[in-house]
Amino acid sequence: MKTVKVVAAVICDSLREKQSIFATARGYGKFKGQWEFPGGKVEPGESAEQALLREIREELDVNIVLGDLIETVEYDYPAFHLSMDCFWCELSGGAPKLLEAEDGRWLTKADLYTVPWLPADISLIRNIESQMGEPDLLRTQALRLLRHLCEEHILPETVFHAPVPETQNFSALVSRLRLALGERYPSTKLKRIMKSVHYANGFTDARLREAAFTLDEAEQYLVRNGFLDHDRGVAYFNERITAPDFSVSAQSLLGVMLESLLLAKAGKS
Ligand SMILES: Nc1nc2c([nH]c(=O)n2[C@H]2C[C@H](O)[C@@H](COP(=O)(O)OP(=O)(O)OP(=O)(O)O)O2)c(=O)[nH]1
Repeated sequence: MKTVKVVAAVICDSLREKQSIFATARGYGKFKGQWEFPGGKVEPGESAEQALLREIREELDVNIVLGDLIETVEYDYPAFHLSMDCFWCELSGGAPKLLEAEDGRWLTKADLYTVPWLPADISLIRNIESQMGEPDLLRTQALRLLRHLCEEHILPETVFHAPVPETQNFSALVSRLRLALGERYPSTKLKRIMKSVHYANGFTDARLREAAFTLDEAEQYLVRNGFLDHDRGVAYFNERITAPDFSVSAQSLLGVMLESLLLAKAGKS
């Protein structure tokens, strides 16, 4: 049987964290609609790395950085034998554009089996699953808030889509939120934050402390532009953190703060 040599890129949010991976649905041919990893056939004279960088530019119009080889998938299709080198990769800037695929999604570990994979990819998915990190809850909540504010048209849609927020960690997402609000509502005057009496004052993790102050500014933008009632937000926060089952930590307090900002609605105060 003829062997077809293929390379595939398992693009993840970061080679270090691997909390989400990018998969695409085939846009043409026999396997149309089935999910796979971007890549393609190695051309004569090309190394696996050259072929992968070329395919990813052709299919997604982005550059990537190659990480380790995950495995070489060997699979017999009825008409050919597939030998596919699969590499961990990360984006080196920009957001993927779907130039050939009919769909593309960032999948977390929990989403891996929500799409119909090409048959050859099933064993690879199990391998990837064992190497992926658990999603950072705060990061998931920050993404949810960003998506909510875009859906409410409080922030422009473009904030959510480019460059891909899925590749950013929690702190980066919070900074992005604050920047986007500043750009959208440039005349909003912010009150100085009283850091010494702030709930985040005692956080030992400086990154989380900064994020809490930044979220406070985000809250001010939402309140001052009539999207959020300050007292209602505070009441929500206080009620949640005084519930008997609430266990206090920097993470849980920030989580409740993010939840309280979800109360923001377009055109309401
Ligand atoms: N890129 C990719 N191909 C896969 C995966 N799983 C899998 O079975 N395949 C198979 C489908 C195809 O038969 C073959 C890849 O060929 P391709 O059609 O993408 O190659 P190519 O981009 O060079 O394209 P073409 O011009 O020949 O259509 O490998 C996967 O995860 N990614």
